Parts: sequence; C-alpha cells; structure tokens
Amino acid sequence: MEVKARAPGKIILSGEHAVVHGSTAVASSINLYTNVTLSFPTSENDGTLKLQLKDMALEFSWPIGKIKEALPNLGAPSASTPTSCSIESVKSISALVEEQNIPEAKIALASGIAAFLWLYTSIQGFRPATVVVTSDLPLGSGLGSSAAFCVALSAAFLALSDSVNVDKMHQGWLIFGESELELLNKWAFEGEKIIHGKPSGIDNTVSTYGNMIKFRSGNLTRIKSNMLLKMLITNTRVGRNTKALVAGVSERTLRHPNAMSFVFNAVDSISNELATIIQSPAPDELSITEKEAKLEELMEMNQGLLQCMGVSHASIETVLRTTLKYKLASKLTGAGGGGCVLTLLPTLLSGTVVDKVIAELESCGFQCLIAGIGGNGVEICFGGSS
Ligand SMILES: Nc1ncnc2c1ncn2[C@@H]1O[C@H](COP(=O)(O)OP(=O)(O)O)[C@@H](O)[C@H]1O
Ligand SMILES: C[C@@](O)(CCOP(=O)(O)O)CC(=O)O
Ligand SMILES: [Mg+2]
Repeated sequence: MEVKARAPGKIILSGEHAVVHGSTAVASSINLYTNVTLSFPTSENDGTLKLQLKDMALEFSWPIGKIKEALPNLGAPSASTPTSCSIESVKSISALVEEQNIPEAKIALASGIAAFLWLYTSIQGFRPATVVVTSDLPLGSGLGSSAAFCVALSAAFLALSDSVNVDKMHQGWLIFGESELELLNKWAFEGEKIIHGKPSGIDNTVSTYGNMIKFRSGNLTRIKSNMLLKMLITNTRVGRNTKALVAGVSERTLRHPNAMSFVFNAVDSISNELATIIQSPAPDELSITEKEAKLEELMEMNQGLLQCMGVSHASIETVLRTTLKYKLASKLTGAGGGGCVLTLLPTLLSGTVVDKVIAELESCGFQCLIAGIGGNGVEICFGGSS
C-alpha cells in the first residue's frame, strides 16, 4: 500500500511574529509544495523505518526495535488524539536523531527529523515503512517549509491509519473531509512545535486549508480575495531559523512589554485593514490602483513594525532599497532575519520594469520568483497514479 501527500508553502501578507502574540495575520498558500510518499514493505521482515530526503540525497533509517526501546511509553498509536511530545520523549527522539550522524552543514534538519519521528510513531506506531520526501520550497527561508513538511507527513500517515475514513480506491488527488483536515492540522501543529518552539499555527493551517486565511489566536477565517494579487518573492539566501527569531521577539517583549503591546496592536489593525481591502467587491468605489496603493502602504507600515521587533536584516534592507528605486513596496515574509521578501507588483506595472527590478535584485546575489498565490491546501493520492 502506498500513499502520496503534497502540502503547499505559504506567504504571510501581514502579521508574522505579532500573530504569535495574539494579533491577526493574513496568509496565502503558494504553488510550491512538499511531497511525501509513504509505503509499507510487503514483508514485515525488513524491520526498519526509513526516511529519504531525496533533494539532499540523504537517507536515515532506524531498526523498529531501537525506536520501541527509546520510546517505551508510547504504547499503541493514538492517531485520533494529537498529543504534544513530552520533554522525556524529546530527549529520546534527539538521541535517535543524533545517532544518524547528520552532516554538520545540514544540522538544521535535526529538528525536522525529530518531528518526523514523533508524528510517525504517534500515528502509525512501530510499523516498518519507507517515507520519501521532496520539496519545491527553499528550507528556512520564510515560505513555510517546516509547516508544509509537517502537514504532508501528517496527511500521509493519517491516510493509511485506521482512524481516518477516506476512499482508498479514489483515483487521482483527493482532499480530506473537514474533520480529517482538522485532525491532521492538529498533528502538524505538534510537529511545528518541535521545529519552531512556539508556533502560532498559521503556517500549518494555511498549508492544510489552502487559499487565503485570516488567523488570530488559533482561529482561522477563510478569505475570498477579490483582487488579483501578484507578488515578487525575493530570497535573500541568508539562512536563518524561525525558532531563534521567534524566541528573540519574545525576549524583547519581556524587556519592553508596554511598547511591544502597542506594536502588536498596530499590526493587528494593519492585518484587518489589509483583509478588508483584499475582500472588498471588485467593482468598488476604490479602483484597483487605489486598492493596490493602500496595500503598499500597509506593507510598508508592517515592515516598519517588523524592524521594531528586531527581525529585519541587512539583506532585507537591500531588497527594500532596491525595489523602492522602482517605487515598489516590499516587506519581509515569514520569520525574517534573512529569508524571503515580498514585493507587490501592481496590475499596471510594465513587464520591462519587472524585468529590470528582477535583474537588479539578482545582480545582488538574490533569487527571484513569482509564485502563484492561493490554490488548494493539502491533498493525497493512493496507489501509483498522480
Ligand atoms: N523537506 C524537508 N525535509 C526535512 N526537514 C525539513 C523539510 N522542510 C522543512 N524541514 C525542517 O524545517 C526547518 C526549517 O523551518 P523554519 O526554520 O521554520 O523555516 P521555514 O519554515 O520558513 O522554511 C528545516 O531546518 C528542517 O528542520
Ligand atoms: C514568525 C512566524 O509568524 C512565521 C514563521 O514562518 P516561517 O517558519 O519563517 O515560514 C511564526 C509563527 O507564526 O509561528
Ligand atoms: Mg517554519
């Protein structure tokens, strides 16, 4: 038996970091995916759990007996009740990951591999299997690779568990029902906790449900965009990790609680205003150009507040300065500290200007892409077809 799952990455249009502290944020899925294939060996003699990260040509494997020994308290799999990884289990899983001797240059993968082990053993128990992962997403760049990874893993593991009711004879890609989506989103959040420390849940939620969402304190509101949004995504290629940046903002908040609460409130207003503009009916009193000008201003304001939180970076400032030369507004997306920057490309902007700004950004060593915004969330596919 084999199942494939694919889960999209995301951009945050407004509200990253502040969303961890209870503010509203707006995010959209993008058409870049993480793909997971789960297969069980035909004979159980093999006795190992294998994880292949195909893009990096890495393979990890654990004898099932060793996993059982390390996690004796896990007992029977509890696929229908998402549970947090206890401190004790984190330690045991870290030891299982360490034994794999991950190359030093790839050590950031350790938390992802730990999340994999937790999700697999919690949902599938101690069953030998092979899990193959590929991804279109750059890792650690603000496009939600960690969430897409956890969502795709949870989807594949649940699809072949007894706790989920799904038509295994379905041909082609399939979207889970509402209750299954809710369950897998909760599991993915548990995986994100292992990678991020204190995630808000926005990334796994938008990867699960797709399209555009407004998110606040764990609650999602689906948004129907009435604008054709075109965003240039510039990857500064400066590596960073979300866990450290989120922790840095929390520390600043502890040092300056009063000032930071005003910053978070301002972000909340910006996100709500942005969502209202995006959703307002197309033949509106505001022309498309006026709507885009308002979005640009809100993006600039959000970027200023992200600087206040201490999550900008010299490379991000270079992108901002470069796009401003062409009168284009930009903001960082995701955790910042490097990673990706969004630039709104207004409808009436000529192709020549777009080409020029991309050429200038690429001459600085950055990588530009224009991803499709919106689209389905996680999907699964049984058997060999796709
Ligand atoms: N395809 C993948 N395979 C293995 N681990 C992954 C994969 N995608 C993400 N991860 C894990 O997520 C981490 C990146 O997450 P994070 O710092 O939150 O950045 P982002 O989510 O913006 O890409 C990686 O270092 C790795 O541990
Ligand atoms: C900074 C934050 O708002 C988004 C992080 O996104 P990413 O991991 O950088 O793609 C954290 C969160 O909401 O969990
Ligand atoms: Mg992440």
